[in-house]
Amino acid sequence: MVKIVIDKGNSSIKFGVFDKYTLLTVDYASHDDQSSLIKAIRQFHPEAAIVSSVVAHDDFTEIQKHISRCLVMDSRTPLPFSSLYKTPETIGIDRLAAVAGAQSLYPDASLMIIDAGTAITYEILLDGKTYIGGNIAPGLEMRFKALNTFTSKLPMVSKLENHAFRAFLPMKPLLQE
Ligand SMILES: Nc1ncnc2c1ncn2[C@@H]1O[C@H](COP(=O)(O)OP(=O)(O)O)[C@@H](O)[C@H]1O
Ligand SMILES: CC(C)(COP(=O)(O)O)[C@@H](O)C(=O)NCCC(=O)O
Repeated sequence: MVKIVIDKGNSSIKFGVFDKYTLLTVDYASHDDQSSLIKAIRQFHPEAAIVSSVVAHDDFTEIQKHISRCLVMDSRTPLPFSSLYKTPETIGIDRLAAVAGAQSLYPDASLMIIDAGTAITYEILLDGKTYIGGNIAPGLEMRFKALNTFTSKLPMVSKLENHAFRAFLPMKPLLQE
């Protein structure tokens, strides 16, 4: 079955189309112009979509118009690990999606998952079983702007002409008996 996985972040929309576990295409769209997303849906005809969004009051009707089986992740979506996060209703669902993705790659490992987007988030998963929370830090562009704004001498550096990057890093167990 062909599926599309959509990540609506604060800066942009990223998506991947999968046939089972094979990635057929990956691309991104802006929030104002979602034509590349619609084009991919028309090209690959995914039967189902899963969407993670951190955009407040987001609207999924355009996606749902094309794909009737559309799961929008929220704090009630079942995940294959438990969470010790104290306020599950306020966590950015992209953070849990990143943990789920990393856990499927390294099922029993203790992991730190780093997602460098508008913000840089660090998540800790123990033994593939327990998400204990993480940390939110400013993203690269925010750091550039902050260093320029709050210092006298540092210039505003422009970002490299490249796209967003993501990293899932396996680590040795963080807590030893
Ligand atoms: N080449 C780059 N140089 C510096 N920063 C970058 C670069 N590419 C992406 N970024 C950072 O990534 C952010 C956009 O990544 P993206 O994955 O679209 O974020 P989000 O998931 O929040 O929508 C930018 O705000 C910027 O901080
Ligand atoms: C931390 C985030 C801003 C990251 O968003 P992104 O950089 O991926 O656009 C997002 O996950 C969010 O809005 N979180 C809500 C607060 C929380 O996770 O505790």
